[in-house]
Amino acid sequence: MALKAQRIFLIGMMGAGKTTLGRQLAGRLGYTFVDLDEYIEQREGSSIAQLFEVGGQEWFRQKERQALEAVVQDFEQAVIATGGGTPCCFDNMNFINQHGTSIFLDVPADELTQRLLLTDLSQRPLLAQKSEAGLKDFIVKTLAERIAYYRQARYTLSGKRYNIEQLESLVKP
Ligand SMILES: Nc1ncnc2c1ncn2[C@@H]1O[C@H](COP(=O)(O)OP(=O)(O)O)[C@@H](O)[C@H]1O
Ligand SMILES: O=C(O)C1=C[C@@H](OP(=O)(O)O)[C@@H](O)[C@H](O)C1
Ligand SMILES: [Mg+2]
Repeated sequence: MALKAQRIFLIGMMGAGKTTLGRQLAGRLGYTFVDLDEYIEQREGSSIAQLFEVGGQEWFRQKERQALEAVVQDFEQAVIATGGGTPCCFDNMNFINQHGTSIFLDVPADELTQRLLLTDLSQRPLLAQKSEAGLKDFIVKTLAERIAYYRQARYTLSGKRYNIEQLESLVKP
């Protein structure tokens, strides 16, 4: 059954397609698109890589939580692409579920690895300078640590090749 969706939060691992599909979904629904990483970069005037370098991951997670709260204040009807670690810090997953409809983009580790290898890894500080084998190990290990959070999403879309129509059908008002 279709839902009356207001805020739609996309969650899942790095490389799952939250930013890419989130932008497309927002366009189709006529909603605002917010990428949480870009929102943080604008608020802080620094790239994600610089924020990690200057303050470390813990400090970044505080900035990320503040940005999540600000996005909820600022946008009532939006598709929000979170960062891969967002649901796993503080009570962010509860916060997300209290303020919108969450969708877990559940992509297998081997596919995530292949996609990420085609990108500039330095833009994602947790992946910077990893070899192909190191990247795969990190993705497998991190997914195992995070899956309990991701599974708290209201909906899950699993696979390598799901398309935007399948995503839209979950939330089309
Ligand atoms: N459905 C998809 N199929 C194949 N490649 C994809 C898909 N979605 C995203 N990608 C690619 O994977 C990479 C990571 O996508 P991105 O949207 O930045 O993921 P996330 O925001 O979840 O980290 C990009 O290079 C993007 O082009
Ligand atoms: O998984 C993570 O901890 C992170 C994911 C990134 O976002 P994407 O999931 O959009 O790559 C970004 O927030 C940061 O590099 C940390
Ligand atoms: Mg992203």
